[in-house]
Amino acid sequence: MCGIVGIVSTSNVNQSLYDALTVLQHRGQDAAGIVTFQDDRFYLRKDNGLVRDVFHTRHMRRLVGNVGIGHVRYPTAGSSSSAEAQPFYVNSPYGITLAHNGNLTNADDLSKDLFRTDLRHINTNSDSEVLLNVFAHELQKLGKLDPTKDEIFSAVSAVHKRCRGAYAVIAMITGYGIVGFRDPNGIRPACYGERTAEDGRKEYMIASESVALSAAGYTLVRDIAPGEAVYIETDGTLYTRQCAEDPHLFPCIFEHVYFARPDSILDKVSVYKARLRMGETLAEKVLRECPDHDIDVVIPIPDTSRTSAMQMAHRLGVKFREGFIKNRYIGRTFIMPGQKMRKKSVRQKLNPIDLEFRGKNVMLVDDSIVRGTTCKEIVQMARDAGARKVYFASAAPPVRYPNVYGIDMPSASELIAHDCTVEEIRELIGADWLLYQDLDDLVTCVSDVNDDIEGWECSVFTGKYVTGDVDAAYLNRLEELRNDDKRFESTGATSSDNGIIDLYNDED
Ligand SMILES: O=P(O)(O)OC[C@H]1O[C@H](OP(=O)(O)OP(=O)(O)O)[C@H](O)[C@@H]1O
Ligand SMILES: NC(=O)CC[C@H](N)C(=O)O
Ligand SMILES: [Mg+2]
Repeated sequence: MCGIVGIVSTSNVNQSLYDALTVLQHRGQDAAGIVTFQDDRFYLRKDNGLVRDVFHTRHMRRLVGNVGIGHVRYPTAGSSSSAEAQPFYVNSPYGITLAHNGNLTNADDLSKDLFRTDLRHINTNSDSEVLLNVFAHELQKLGKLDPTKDEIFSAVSAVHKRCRGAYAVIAMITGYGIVGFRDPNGIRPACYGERTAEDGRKEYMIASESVALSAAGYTLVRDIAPGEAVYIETDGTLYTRQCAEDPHLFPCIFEHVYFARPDSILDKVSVYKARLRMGETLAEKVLRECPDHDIDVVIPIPDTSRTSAMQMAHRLGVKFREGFIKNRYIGRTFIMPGQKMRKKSVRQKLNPIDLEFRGKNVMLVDDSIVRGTTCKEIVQMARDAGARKVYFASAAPPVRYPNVYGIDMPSASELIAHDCTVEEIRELIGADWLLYQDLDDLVTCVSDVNDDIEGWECSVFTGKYVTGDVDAAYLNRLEELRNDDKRFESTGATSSDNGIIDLYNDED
């Protein structure tokens, strides 16, 4: 998952973009970038690392201008090379930069077409560079010196016709403004907000999650609809238009399970409330399956499961205790590249408080079990800390299928639940009891708020992909290209550089 942000303001946007990216850091820890423009020149800084490591004072000083976009990256295509950090840039037409959250499922075909038919060279394996070039080509075809809003919207319509998969995008057209759009299924989130400057003029922000808006003092106006585009000119004039022929809203349910911050509201659904409900339905399942349970204490596996675990304990009427303390300086382990790093980080990140475990039957709660890295380590830690029985509950159903829409789960064989029954998984993780949320319950937890949501993108649980273009051949190719071993073969153990020379990076 990546985080995207774009601002059109009446004063310099560098600090607000930086702040918004730190608020969206949970969506991508691999790389960060900001591009701004002033007087028809753009200023770009991007590199691998966390926001605080990529931008130093000297970079911030150079990022001048009242319009800009930013990105935090968690790679799902190409490599972790800094050359694939975003925003991407293409010089023609107008000088366009682009930040993308999601993953294109037809990037290979598009890349070939771009070269053979559109005579455009793609220099990386990033699907986002492909997306940028499709948008640029469609704008260029219109051949205008000054693009109008109609031309920009028609280029977005053409992107919808050519691109498949998931994309929430913010592009900046140097000298003109920023345009944000969402794929016709609205798989990845994007919303926009406004605030009034001291001189009374309107300022706008587009972002992946509403929390980025509220943290920067913007008021949420609304979510961008699936297929819709929002174009904000440099003077603050805002236009919106539906650019897809047949849009449907199928947001990714995993945003509510894990990715998004609890204080965000996505497509009108509060992530916090959804997670509370997940705890509630989990507790009801415990009571259904084992009314005479002997759970002494419910313990969350920080961070994401906290909200659900708290509510589960409340509904069960048992104690809720912080049995694991999280090292605040270690980031999210699931979105780290490479299994070795993830495994090591679980131990560095979480440490038990023995007295909460000693002699007790503990119910450990996590939001999800994906590769099983966290739960295997945690169950053992609970036993080492003296627990009598270790039960484990996941607020999401078993994750059995790869994700192709912006979550880095490319390989079914790396998923602990793939081809395994719940009983087999229980044995693998060494728990005394393993309980998963039912999919129907999970869907109920996020539904009933927004009638525009026609359904949820639940492919990691069901193997059904809403874009309808994902077949076994595609999944096999993805598995071959992106399984952990393969990625490290091609990118090196540090995964910091795969030899692609980056054309656009600012000097350090
Ligand atoms: O089964 P796994 O492959 O281990 O993946 C699932 C775990 O990874 C995530 O935690 P993460 O540390 O990324 O983030 P968090 O601190 O937000 O919970 C998620 O919350 C689970 O704990
Ligand atoms: N997680 C994402 O949204 C990734 C965006 C893009 N596919 C990349 O790999 O950079
Ligand atoms: Mg976690």
